[in-house]
Amino acid sequence: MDGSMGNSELILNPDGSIYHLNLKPEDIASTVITVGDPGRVSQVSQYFDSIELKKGKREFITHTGQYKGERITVLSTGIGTDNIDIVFNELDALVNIDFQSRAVKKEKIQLSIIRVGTSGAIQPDIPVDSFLLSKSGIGFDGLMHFYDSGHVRNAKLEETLNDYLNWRKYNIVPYVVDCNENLASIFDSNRIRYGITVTNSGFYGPQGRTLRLTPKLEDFNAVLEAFSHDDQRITNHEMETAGMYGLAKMHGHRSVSLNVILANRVTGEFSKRGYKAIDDLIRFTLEKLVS
Ligand SMILES: O=P(O)(O)O[C@H]1O[C@H](CO)[C@@H](O)[C@H]1O
Ligand SMILES: O=c1cc[nH]c(=O)[nH]1
Repeated sequence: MDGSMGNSELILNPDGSIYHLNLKPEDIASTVITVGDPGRVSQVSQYFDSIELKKGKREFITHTGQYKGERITVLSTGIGTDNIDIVFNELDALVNIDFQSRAVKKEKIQLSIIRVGTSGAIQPDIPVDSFLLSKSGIGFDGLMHFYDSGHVRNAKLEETLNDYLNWRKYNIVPYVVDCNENLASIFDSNRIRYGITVTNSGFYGPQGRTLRLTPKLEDFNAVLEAFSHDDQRITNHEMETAGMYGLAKMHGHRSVSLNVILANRVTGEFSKRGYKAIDDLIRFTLEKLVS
């Protein structure tokens, strides 16, 4: 065995780019901002001083450029940890697999990956339009169970939470992964709130929303709201963070998730100035990356 990966394992397009992201190794910076919404990519890159690359395929739109002397890539992931699995594996392949020999490189490159996303709060005192940094991500989605991931997970918080929820009987076994503290420290500011974020496998039932279907788990948000561990509480719902933290840590990359709170699920409020609030978080993030 020479360690080279087969054509159905490491899938390259005819032009040599990676399968879903449609990118070549030289196309990405070591600082990557991820956003869920493909439309948010140009909302970020409009602030770049110059843009060297615009590429895309499906929901994965990428712009790379310069912001105040720093080369930055902004990339849309679409919604959900199924997409995060694709994006993080392919980003890592772009820097740590040699596409010619199809073997893992000896010298590894570490990426810094920052999510700029939107989210719903489950604590009444977290107002809409505020910024929240996820100290930990709780995955209700199952992605980490497909990887040998025990070494990157927060076993204590995971065990306390699973005992508290007692949802194993529904085959829901949440996993927990923490952010990269070094990367998180860049964003220290009195504008930032901190919390534990739940990453869900859907927007409606899996976040306790009822339109026409009745959720199976009673008092879903109230149960999560009441949980605490080491003076930390569960603060918000979204759909990517826990998967990002797990895949980043397993690959040796740094990752942190920043979110604007658009909904408050306790007060029933939804932001009336969502675009502006996201824009504020984008500008805050870019400034912190260069300061
Ligand atoms: O605004 P983005 O970054 O997509 O994030 C949130 O919005 C989507 C749901 O509306 C999910 O992806 C959730 O995580
Ligand atoms: O409530 C919300 C708001 C944004 N994104 C989510 O996943 N949930």
